[in-house]
Amino acid sequence: MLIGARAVMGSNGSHKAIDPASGETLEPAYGLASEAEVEAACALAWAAFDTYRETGLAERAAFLEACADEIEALGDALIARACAESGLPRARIEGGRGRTCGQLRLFAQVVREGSWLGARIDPAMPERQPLPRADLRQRMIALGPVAVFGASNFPLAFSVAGGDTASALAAGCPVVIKAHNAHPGTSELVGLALQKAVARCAMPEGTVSLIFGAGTAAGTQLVSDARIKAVGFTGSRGGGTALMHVAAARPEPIPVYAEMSSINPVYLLPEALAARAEALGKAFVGSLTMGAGQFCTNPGLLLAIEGDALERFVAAAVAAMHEAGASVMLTPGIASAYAAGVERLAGHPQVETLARGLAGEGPNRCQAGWFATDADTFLADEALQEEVFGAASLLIRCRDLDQMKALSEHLEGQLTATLQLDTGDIAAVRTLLPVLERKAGRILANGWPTGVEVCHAMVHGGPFPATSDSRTTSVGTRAIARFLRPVCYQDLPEALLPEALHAANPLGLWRRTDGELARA
Ligand SMILES: NC(=O)c1ccc[n+]([C@@H]2O[C@H](COP(=O)([O-])OP(=O)(O)OC[C@H]3O[C@@H](n4cnc5c(N)ncnc54)[C@H](O)[C@@H]3O)[C@@H](O)[C@H]2O)c1
Ligand SMILES: O=CCCC(=O)C(=O)O
Repeated sequence: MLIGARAVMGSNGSHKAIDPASGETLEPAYGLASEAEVEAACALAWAAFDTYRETGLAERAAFLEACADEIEALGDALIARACAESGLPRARIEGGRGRTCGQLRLFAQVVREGSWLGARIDPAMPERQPLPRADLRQRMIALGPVAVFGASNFPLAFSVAGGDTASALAAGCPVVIKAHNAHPGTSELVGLALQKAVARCAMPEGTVSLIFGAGTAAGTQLVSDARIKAVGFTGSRGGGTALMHVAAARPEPIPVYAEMSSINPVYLLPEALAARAEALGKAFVGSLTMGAGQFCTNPGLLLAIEGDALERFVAAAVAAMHEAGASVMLTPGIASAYAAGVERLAGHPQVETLARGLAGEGPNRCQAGWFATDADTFLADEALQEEVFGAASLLIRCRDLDQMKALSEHLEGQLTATLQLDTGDIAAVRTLLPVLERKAGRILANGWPTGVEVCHAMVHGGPFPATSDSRTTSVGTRAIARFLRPVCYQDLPEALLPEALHAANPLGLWRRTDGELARA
């Protein structure tokens, strides 16, 4: 583990990674955190907080860029270890490294630009009648140390130096990262890169710590620690909601930004289906089976109106499914949860198995599964909304547009809603759109939900259970706002004000002065 500047062998037992492709155990053993070790990481993060949160914009941006540089400097050792621990192909891991470093550099730009500080100035109005107005100035400050839980399915871009870490560090929050046990070696390498960047940029020691933990104890202790002020999490609904409860039960409750569970409905609208049923069928299977379906954006639910065009779509997708290879899943636990989920669907008396992919050879293979039912069955059985993490999807045959809309009202919160539409479908979509806006964080047309762009306009979020807090996003630059809060300074002399609020605007920020936005 990396506790501040130290490398520590955890003293609470040990853990080894498994290569899911072969089922073999990988060396070395990683020591797991004792209570005292979790406590030490939190103490260092707290000690770092007041210094780190006041680092200059250029200085903090350079630190984020140094994190990216150090990750790249790990070279092939990182790629090889991440492939071995995750079973993901090299191209996917290399892409993940690019996304991770690009994300850190994007947040560096955001930090430098400074509008995230949200500077507002309402100058004093001593002559105002009937009452004078005080001088009021506002800026955003960092919330405090953040507990980050690395995700299993993106061992780089949603893990140790992933979006939660990048956005928390950008906001000025030290991080204590709980590594995912699926990829301890990858976590260690990336953690070492961050530790080097901390030293190279002379950031306070506790800016980054990385712990390993067995089961739920270390994560629970971390979220319970009074010095932790927010949580970033990507994983299961059970894990995310458990941490929400831990955070809410603290004497001082804290926000949990958990990204958990989504089945990402895809609407096959009639005109689009009639025009390109075969192409859509093939493309659907491509999106479903990519990366063994281990994406939170995986298209786990299709909605369409019964008819010939739908049957053409089904025939094309079934043909593609029969050729879909069985990719390696991330962990034996995820593979067995997938197999159980597929079995549940296949054994449901009102669910038809439309197609299975190739079975594959070797351990932890994901045999894709596609199932169908009617809208009445789906409406009557909540369990059919449960995410089956992996390449499984359920087609709902609807009688008409009204039933499609009723079914949409019934859906839980989602990360995405996808519309396959043509011009002739616009009127129908107009009636669906208000429902989808209430249900999902991202609505997309004529694409597939997998593949999330890291940019300014992205929303990777949505109402529960997609996330624990629909007001924000875990991907894209808006994610920084999760770890900030406003402070107002009333009548403080300039000598005590932060530079962002000085009269001369020394940081050159866009500021809202008396309601007017200007760089003045
Ligand atoms: N929707 C998604 O994006 C997504 C991503 C990964 C996994 N999953 C789902 O999660 C299942 C298990 O996968 P996983 O291991 O990645 O996720 P997980 O939620 O089990 O674990 C994620 C992290 O949270 C910690 N954790 C989990 N429960 C906890 C608790 N009660 N208290 C404290 N810490 C806790 C774990 O130790 C781990 O570090 C998968 O089969 C899949 O269903 C979903
Ligand atoms: O698994 C969650 C993230 C999905 C994602 O970022 C993507 O589809 O690119």
